[in-house]
Amino acid sequence: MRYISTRGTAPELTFEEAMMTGLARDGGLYVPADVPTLSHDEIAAMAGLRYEDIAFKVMRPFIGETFTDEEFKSLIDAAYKGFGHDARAPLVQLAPNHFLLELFHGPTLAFKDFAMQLIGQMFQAALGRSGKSITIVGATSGDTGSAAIEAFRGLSNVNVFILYPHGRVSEVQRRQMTTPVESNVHALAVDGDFDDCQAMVKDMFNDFDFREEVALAGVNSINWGRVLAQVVYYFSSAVSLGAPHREVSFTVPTGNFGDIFAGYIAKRMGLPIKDLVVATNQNDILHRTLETGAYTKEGVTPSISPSMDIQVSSNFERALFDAYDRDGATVATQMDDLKSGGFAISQGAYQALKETYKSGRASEAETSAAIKSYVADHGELLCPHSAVGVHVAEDYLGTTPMITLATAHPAKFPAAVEEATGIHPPLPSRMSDLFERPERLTRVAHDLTAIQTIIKDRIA
Ligand SMILES: Cc1ncc(COP(=O)(O)O)c(C=O)c1O
Ligand SMILES: N[C@@H](CCOP(=O)(O)O)C(=O)O
Repeated sequence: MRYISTRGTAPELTFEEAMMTGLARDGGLYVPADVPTLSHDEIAAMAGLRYEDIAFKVMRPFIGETFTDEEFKSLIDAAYKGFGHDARAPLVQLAPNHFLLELFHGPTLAFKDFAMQLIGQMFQAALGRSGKSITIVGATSGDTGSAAIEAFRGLSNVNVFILYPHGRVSEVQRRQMTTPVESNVHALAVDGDFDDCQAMVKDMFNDFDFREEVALAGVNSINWGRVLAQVVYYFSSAVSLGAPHREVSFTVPTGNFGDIFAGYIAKRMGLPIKDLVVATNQNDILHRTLETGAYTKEGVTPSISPSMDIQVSSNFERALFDAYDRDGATVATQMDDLKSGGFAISQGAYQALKETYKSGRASEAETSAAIKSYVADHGELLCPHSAVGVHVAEDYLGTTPMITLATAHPAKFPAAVEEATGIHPPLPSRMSDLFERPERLTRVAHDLTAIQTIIKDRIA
C-alpha cells in the first residue's frame, strides 16, 4: 500500500512513513494511492464482532508491512481498553429511523480519542523500533489537543506542543490541556483563532530546516492514521443496523472535514452508505460551498459549538483531490488561491462533490433548541456539536436509517448545555477534580517565529 500527496509532487510513502511524516513536503495531504475494498461477505461477517475485531478488519488493508497482524491486534486492544463503554461506540435509537452514535466514551470525552489513542500506540511501536525522538506540534479548537496530550503524556521520546485559540475553547477543554503535570506536554494559548493555529502548524511543516531540527510530527487529521482509525465506527454502526444487507446514511458535525471524509472512505471501501450529510454551525463555509460551488472565506464567528469554528477546512483538500480525478496540480492551484480568499470549483468537480456529500447548517438558536428538545423528547443530553448534527439530520430523515455522530460528551460544554436546558452535565468521576487542578500554559502572540523559538528552547 502506497500513499500519495494531494498536490501530486511529494514522494510516495508507505503507511509508516506517511504516519510519521504528517504533511507532505509539497504542502499536500497523504491519501492511499488506491482505496482497498471489502466484499459484501467480508462486511456481513463483521456482524456481532467486538469493535476491536472490526477495527482490525477495516484497517489491516491500509497498513502494509508496518505491523504484523499480531502486533496490530495488540495495539488496537491497548488503544480501546480505557474506554468507558464495552461497545466503544454504542448506538442509541432516537426515533424509528434516527440513531445516535455515541463517540464520547474515550478518556477525553470526544471522538478524537478513537484515532488518537491508536495513533499513540502506533507511534510508540514505530519509535521503539527506530530509537528516534519526535516533536509533535498540533493545532486544536479544543478536542484534538486534549486527546493528543492524553495519548502522549509522560513519554520520554515525544514532546507535544498544542496551539489553541486563547479564549475560544470551553473551560473543560482548556483544563484538559493545561492540567496534566507531565513535562513533555506544552499548552500554548495563541492570540488568534483555530485557522491561525492550523496555518502556523502547516507553516512549520513547510519550514524544512525547522522540520528536520525538531523531528516534527503531526497528529492533526493531516495525518492519514487519524482519518483511517475513524473509518472503523462507520462500519461498526452500519453493520449493527443491518449493513451490508441494507443501506444507512450518516450525518456528521463537521469542521476540519476529517470525520466525514472517513465516512467517504468507508463508502469507497464498499459500505452501502446512501447519504453523507455535512452538518455545520454558523461558520458554514462547507455548507455554502456545497450549495454554490465557491469556497469563500469569511471571518470566524465564535459559537456555542467551538470545536467547529473553522473556515479553512483541512481535509476538504482530500475531497477536492478525488473530485478533480486526483489532479494534484489543480488542487495545488486552488489551495494557493485559498490564501487570498477562496476559489471556484470547476463544474465537473462540483458535481462530483454534490453527488457525494449533502449538507445543512444550524444557527445558534437552532442548536440550543435541539439540545433542549432532544433531552425533553428523547431523553438524550447532547453536546452542542452533536445538536448541530441532529438538527441538520432531521431534514434528511426518510426510509433509510440515519446515524448522527455524537462527537463529544455534553459535560465538555456545560455552559451551553445548561443555558439550553437548565441541566448542568456532570463530568465523569475520574475527572471530577478537573477544576481544582493547577493549570500550566504559555500565552503566545500569533507569531510563527516566536512559537518556533519556544519549541526549540523547550526541547533543547
Ligand atoms: C466535538 C467535535 N465535533 C465535530 C468536530 C468536527 O470534526 P472534523 O474536524 O473531523 O470535521 C470536531 C473537531 O474536529 C469536534 O471536536
Ligand atoms: N475540531 C478539532 C480541530 C482540529 O481537527 P483535526 O481533526 O484536524 O485534528 C479540534 O477539536 O481540535
